Amino acid sequence: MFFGLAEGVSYPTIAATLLFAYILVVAIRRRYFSSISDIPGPFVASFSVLWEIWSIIGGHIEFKTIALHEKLGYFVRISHNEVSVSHPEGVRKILLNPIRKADWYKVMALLDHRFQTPMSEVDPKMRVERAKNVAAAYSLSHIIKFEPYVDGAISLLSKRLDELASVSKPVEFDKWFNYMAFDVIGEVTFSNAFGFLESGKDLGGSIANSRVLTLYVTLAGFFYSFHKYTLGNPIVNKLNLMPQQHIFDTTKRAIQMRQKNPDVRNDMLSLWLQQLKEYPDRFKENDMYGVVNATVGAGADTACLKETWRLHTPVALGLARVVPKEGLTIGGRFFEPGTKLSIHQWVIHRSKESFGEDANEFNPSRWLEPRGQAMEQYYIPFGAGYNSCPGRNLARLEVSKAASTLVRDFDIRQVDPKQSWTYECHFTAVPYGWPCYVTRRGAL
Ligand code: HEM
Repeated sequence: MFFGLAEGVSYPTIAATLLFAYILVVAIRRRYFSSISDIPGPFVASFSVLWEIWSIIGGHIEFKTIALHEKLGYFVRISHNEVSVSHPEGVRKILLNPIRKADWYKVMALLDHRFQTPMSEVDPKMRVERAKNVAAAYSLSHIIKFEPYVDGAISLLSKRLDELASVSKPVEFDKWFNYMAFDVIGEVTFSNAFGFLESGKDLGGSIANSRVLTLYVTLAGFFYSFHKYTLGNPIVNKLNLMPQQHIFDTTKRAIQMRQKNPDVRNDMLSLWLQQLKEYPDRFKENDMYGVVNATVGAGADTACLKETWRLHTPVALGLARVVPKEGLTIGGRFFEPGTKLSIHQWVIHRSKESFGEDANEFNPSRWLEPRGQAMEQYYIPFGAGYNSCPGRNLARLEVSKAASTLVRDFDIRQVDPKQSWTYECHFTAVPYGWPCYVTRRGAL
C-alpha cells in the first residue's frame, strides 16, 4: 500500500518537525529525568550548554557563577550534565582526587589531536605519564637558573617605562606585562627573548590574536567532536586555517631561530630534545611541539601576588572532572558516574565560609593572621592535584620580582582615577584598557 503526502506538507516540513520533536524529547529528558534534575540553576542550563557558552562569550562567567552560588547554595547546575560545586569538600574530592578530567580538556591538543599534551590528556594515569616527560624543565631547581634572564627582562621593562614617563605617555600595563611574560618564556624555553620588550610592539599581532584564539578554543572544548573534524583537523591546520594561530607561528619561528643560535643554554627545549632522543617510544616530536605551544600560551598569561591571585584569579573557567564509576559523595549529596563536577576557582576563593566575611575584600594581612593557615587548603590559583599548573615556579619568580621592582622604583597613578579595573574572563582573566602614568621614584 502506498501513502502519499497530504496536500501542503513537504519533506522539509516533515524533517523540521521530526528534528524539533527530537530536540524537545532530549531537552525534556535532560531537564526532568536526569540524575541532577533536582539541582537548581538557570533554566536554559537544565537542558543545554547554552548558559555556559553565553556566559563565556559575555566575558564574566566568574561573577555569574559566584552570584548563582550565593543564591542557590553549594551545588549549581550550569549545564545539562555539569554541576558547579562550592562545598568546602569540593577541592579535596574533585581536584585532589585522581579522577578523569572532562572532555573539554581534549581541545588543548593544539593545533590538532596530533599534538597531545598533559593538559589535553583526560585520563589521570596517562596524564601523569605524559607529564613525566617534561616535568624536569618546570622544576624549581631548573627554573631558578633563569633568574638573571628574568632580571634582564624586568630591567628592560623599567627602561621602557622610563621612556614613556619622560614623554608623559600613559602606560598600558596589560600590554607591557604581556610583552615581559612572552620574553621571559622565550628566554626560558628557547634561550632567546621574542623581542616584544625590545621593540615595544605586539610582534606579528601574537598577543591581540591570542585573545581570539583563547575564546575560540574555550568554546570549541564544549563541542570537541565537532572541532576535531573541522578546524581541529590536521588538513585544515596544514592550510593554516585555524583562527588566529599567530601565536603558533611565532613559536615555530622561535624554534627555527634557536636551531641557528650557537649560544643556546640548558633551556626547557634542550631538556625536551634530550627526552626525545632518550625515549623516542614515549615522547615524540609532536608531543614536544604540543608542550612548547602549551608552555608559551600559558606562560605568556602571567599577572600578579598571593592575595591578588585569590581575589583576581587568573583562570576563570571551572576546572571540570568526571565522577568515576563508583560515584562520588560531596557534602552528603551522591553524584552518579559520568556527571561532570567543576570547581570554579573564583567561587572557591570568594567563599565567606572559607575566607571569612571579608572574602570579597583585598586584605593581604589575612595570610599573616592565625586563620591564614586554614585558608591554604582552599587557595588554588594554580589548580590542585595531578593536573595542577607546572609553570607555578616560573610564575611566582617572575611576578614577585617584577611587581616588587616596579612598586619600589615607580609611582603609578591612573589616567582616570575614577575608572574601575577592566578585564574580561573567557578562559583566563585578561585585563585591558586601564592606562596609568608612571614616574620614577625620586625623579624631579
Ligand atoms: C599566575 C600565573 C599562572 C597561573 C595562576 C596558572 C594557573 C594554571 C591553572 C589553574 C592550570 C590548570 C589546572 C587544571 O586544569 O586543573 C594551569 C595549567 C597549566 N599551566 Fe599555568 N598558570 C600560571 C602560569 C604559568 C606559566 C608561567 C607556565 C609556563 C611556564 C604555565 C604552564 C601551564 C601548563 C603547561 C599547564 C597545563 C597543565 C597540565 O600539564 O595539564 N602556567 N595553570
